[in-house]
Amino acid sequence: MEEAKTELHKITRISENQGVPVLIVANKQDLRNSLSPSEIEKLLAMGELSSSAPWHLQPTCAITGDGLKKGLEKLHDMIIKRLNVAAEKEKMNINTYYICVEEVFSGLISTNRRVQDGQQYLMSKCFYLP
Ligand SMILES: Nc1nc2c(ncn2[C@@H]2O[C@H](COP(=O)(O)OP(=O)(O)OP(=O)(O)O)[C@@H](O)[C@H]2O)c(=O)[nH]1
Repeated sequence: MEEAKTELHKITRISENQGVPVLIVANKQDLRNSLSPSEIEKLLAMGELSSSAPWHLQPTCAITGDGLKKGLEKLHDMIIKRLNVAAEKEKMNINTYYICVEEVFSGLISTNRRVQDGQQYLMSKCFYLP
């Protein structure tokens, strides 16, 4: 478990893995001596994972198939949520840009609006256009 914990935390810290959903499958839950999901959560220090890494710990029994579908559904949900967040961010950028451009051309630049550096630069250039 110590090795699994080290690897898990190492993987989720890599920059390109930021925000990538993690599904932990706690298999063999039908066996009397198997670790419970809460024990696994504690031993893997799941609570210490970066807040940007969504995770789900799914108890399963591969013999009966219990929990397998639910685990995959949870993984699917996390992936969709991540895609929606990315799409929302993109939409916000486009909206902010649109507001800036509109204000530039109406001559109403509000300095207290939060704009991104690139857009700020674009605004300063656009403002002096004839
Ligand atoms: N009781 C029970 N046995 C399982 C379960 N999943 C797998 N096994 C059995 O565990 C044995 C090893 O399973 P595998 O997953 O193929 O092998 P492995 O991952 O190399 O080995 P393990 O570290 O033992 O999981 C096989 O006999 C499986 O039938 C389960 O959920 N419950």
